[in-house]
Amino acid sequence: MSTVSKSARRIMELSRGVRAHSAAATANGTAIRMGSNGLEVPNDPIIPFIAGDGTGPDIWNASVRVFDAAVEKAYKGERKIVWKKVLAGEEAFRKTNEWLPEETLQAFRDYLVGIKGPLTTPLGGGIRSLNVALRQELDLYVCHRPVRYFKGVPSPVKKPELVDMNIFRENTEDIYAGIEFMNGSDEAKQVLALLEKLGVSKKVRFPESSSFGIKPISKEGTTRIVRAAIEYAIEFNRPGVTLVNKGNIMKFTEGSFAKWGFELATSPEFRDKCVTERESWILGNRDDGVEDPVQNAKLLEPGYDMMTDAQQDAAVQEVNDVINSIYATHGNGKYKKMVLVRGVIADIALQQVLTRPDDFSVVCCPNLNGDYLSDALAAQVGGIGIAPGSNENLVTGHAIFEATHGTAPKYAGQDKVNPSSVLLSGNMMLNYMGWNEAADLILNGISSAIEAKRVTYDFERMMEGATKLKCSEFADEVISRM
Ligand SMILES: NC(=O)C1=CN([C@@H]2O[C@H](COP(=O)(O)OP(=O)(O)OC[C@H]3O[C@@H](n4cnc5c(N)ncnc54)[C@H](OP(=O)(O)O)[C@@H]3O)[C@@H](O)[C@H]2O)C=CC1
Ligand SMILES: O=C(O)CCC(=O)C(=O)O
Ligand SMILES: [Mg+2]
Repeated sequence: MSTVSKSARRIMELSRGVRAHSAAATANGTAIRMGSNGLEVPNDPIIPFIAGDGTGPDIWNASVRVFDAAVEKAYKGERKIVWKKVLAGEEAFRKTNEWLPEETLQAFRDYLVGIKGPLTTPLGGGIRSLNVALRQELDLYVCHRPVRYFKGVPSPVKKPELVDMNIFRENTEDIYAGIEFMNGSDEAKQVLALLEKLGVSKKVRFPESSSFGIKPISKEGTTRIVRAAIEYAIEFNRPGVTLVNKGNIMKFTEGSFAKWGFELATSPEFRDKCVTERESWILGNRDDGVEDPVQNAKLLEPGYDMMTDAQQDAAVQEVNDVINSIYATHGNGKYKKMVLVRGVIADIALQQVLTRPDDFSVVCCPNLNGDYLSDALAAQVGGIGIAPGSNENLVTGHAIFEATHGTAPKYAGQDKVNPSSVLLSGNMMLNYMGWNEAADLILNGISSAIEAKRVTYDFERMMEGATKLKCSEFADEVISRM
């Protein structure tokens, strides 16, 4: 048994240490638990898995061989994962007439750490997303999607090696709450009646045929994801956290996300570790010898001379507040070593992650922005075939690891697609469990196979002189190179 404290667990994504373990692996397995000192991982953890729909089974069958081989190579039989198949999606419906059986949810609740393949969500009507349901049922509020470059991976951008980002996507709120009302329904009529009562129904251009959706974003939900992002930046020495939001248009939802994020970053919890971008400008001006607050405000606001008196007063007040409250602790360049927290509006963020990727390190955003950003960023480092992720609750320890991509139905059953997204999700899972040696072996195997240009179709079609491997062959290649 090894214990992985919350903090140590994350640090171990980088550090490499051998942990003590007493009981040997057994055939039936033991549940991972959350103890008072953090996650308690036995040598024979039971890990529930969902193979998934579409290409899910191909990828899962390839990946599980790699996971087992990595654990065997790292621990020589002393540790072994006991896989527990659980059902969801099309297979579950065929066998149980339910899309997401209670037994499956209970397994993820009981065993704490799990992994899944993609599940199909019909477009327009039909069932709501099972992927989202799992996140909400287990309150897996952190969706962590690292985006990093592997040497040799084909990329549409000139300097993919500059991409090293970690997306922290809020995973339980926003339009993913699934509160929608179909046009013409009784509920839609009630929504319209409420809008009339609130005096805003005129804002609905075509009221009779409009469907409605509700976008809840809360202070608690925002604070816990921003906290996760800032803590990650601090532990892994990342330069900054960018709050990607569309607060100029959705003022009270996405705007509040940014506002609450800044409030947390400047609260006593993080005050000695963080500086906001505007604070950094004010401190920088003062470090450069600008003593006059009005002069500092003019540098802070290039349009100062065209501002109203009230706006100018507010800018000067902001300068005074920053200098008086934190110059002693953050001035004289000290702020440069702290986590820089800034807000970037979502549309320009989607351009800047391409044009100046090194300005982005930890990216924290509401649910929908995170969904868009994950796939867009993956393109820069070779595509969705190599984009892993986790869904985590940092308090209870529950976590389900899964690729960023979907079921890619046109390739289902062809043993064709790239299993790297699930392999790297497994790497994240092993790190989460503190099994870093096995996690590293997977990374080594993937890097080495890519460098040797022995890759699946998605990379082969963009690489010169590469050998195209099937999904299962790529798994063999990774195993042979671990
Ligand atoms: N977490 C989850 O379970 C998710 C589920 N979904 C669901 O999946 C279904 C299909 O979604 P769709 O929009 O087609 O998106 P997908 O991500 O499933 O596939 C889109 C394209 O991405 C590429 N791709 C996907 N997986 C791989 C892989 N492993 N290796 C290489 N390339 C890959 C393929 O590109 P190319 O054509 O260029 O070869 C594919 O056609 C939907 O029902 C959707 O709701 C979607 C996202 C996440
Ligand atoms: O649940 C789905 O079908 C899509 C989810 C998705 O795109 C994501 O989580 O990135
Ligand atoms: Mg997505």
